[in-house]
Amino acid sequence: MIALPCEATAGSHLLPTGRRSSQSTATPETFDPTAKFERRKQKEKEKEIKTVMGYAQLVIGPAGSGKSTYCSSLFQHCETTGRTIHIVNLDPAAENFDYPVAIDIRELISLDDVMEEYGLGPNGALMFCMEHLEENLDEWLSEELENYMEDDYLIFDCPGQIELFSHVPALKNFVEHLQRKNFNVCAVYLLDSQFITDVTKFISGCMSSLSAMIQLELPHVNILSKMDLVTRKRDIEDYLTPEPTTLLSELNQRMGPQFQKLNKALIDLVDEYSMVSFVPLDLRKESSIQYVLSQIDNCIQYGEDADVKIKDFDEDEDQD
Ligand SMILES: Nc1nc2c(ncn2[C@@H]2O[C@H](COP(=O)(O)OP(=O)(O)OP(=O)(O)O)[C@@H](O)[C@H]2O)c(=O)[nH]1
Repeated sequence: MIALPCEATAGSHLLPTGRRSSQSTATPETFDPTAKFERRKQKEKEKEIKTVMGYAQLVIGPAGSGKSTYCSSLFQHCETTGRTIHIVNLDPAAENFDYPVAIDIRELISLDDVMEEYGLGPNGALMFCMEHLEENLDEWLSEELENYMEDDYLIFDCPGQIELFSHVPALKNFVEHLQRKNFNVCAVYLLDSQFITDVTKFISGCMSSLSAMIQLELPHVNILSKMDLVTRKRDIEDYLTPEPTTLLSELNQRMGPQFQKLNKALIDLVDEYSMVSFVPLDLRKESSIQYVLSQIDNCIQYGEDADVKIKDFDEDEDQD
């Protein structure tokens, strides 16, 4: 999708009524055609829409939340629907992939090499690798991205270390680099539905997602993964789009009276950032994957101009 700058309409100077500006009844003190033309040009410049080079999902979330499985299922879904996506591995510790890897950070740096060379543990080595990536954005990443063309859609499968999307700047700088290359990027935050067993865990999940939202400053979609493992759907439904007042009363019931003010502040925060919204994802159902994808596409304005061909899936065909 390429948005072209508005066509310049210099010379016509039409007033809202359709009269030429020379016919204006404005007094000589107030009417200055040159200034008006300049103002108009300035406005058109401001309205000029940036040319979009590509689209990207940054798949983040705690370790084991299902990021790689999501990427692989998305790849299969897109293959079935005749849509092309490219998956990028950003985890230097990853070993096996269920999807074809389009770009692989391990070609730049390998976790094992760093651990061996610098005597670091897995976590320290991972941070080292991400900082190395950050230092090589112009060299390595830019070169890799040259293989992709306008309108290409990239999915970045990220490592699960929580510090990467809370305070370590490597991922933030990575995202800014993508944006400089004119990628429309959306953060896709996965939270394991198995983790949400009560309101305190739900709030803790929201806080972790919120810190990613604040750190990355991206359009953000929250996904509740592994819905196939949820046996009592009703328990989890309460957390998909819950009422802030219900959450607060549940929190107050579970915690001592000294926490009431804190509980109120937390719920207000979650509510203010519109965080109380998770899209459930059941990978057994094509309709569920398609719905999640459409939510993300909407966030990054993918397909607004393009004629995307997506097969219709009948919900009845999906297993329950
Ligand atoms: N039943 C079920 N299991 C899942 C689903 N998604 C992931 N898993 C399992 O959860 C485990 C972790 O999944 P991954 O996709 O490796 O999670 P990840 O977030 O990429 O993990 P890290 O790379 O460690 O950050 C694996 O054993 C998956 O098979 C799902 O939707 N349903």
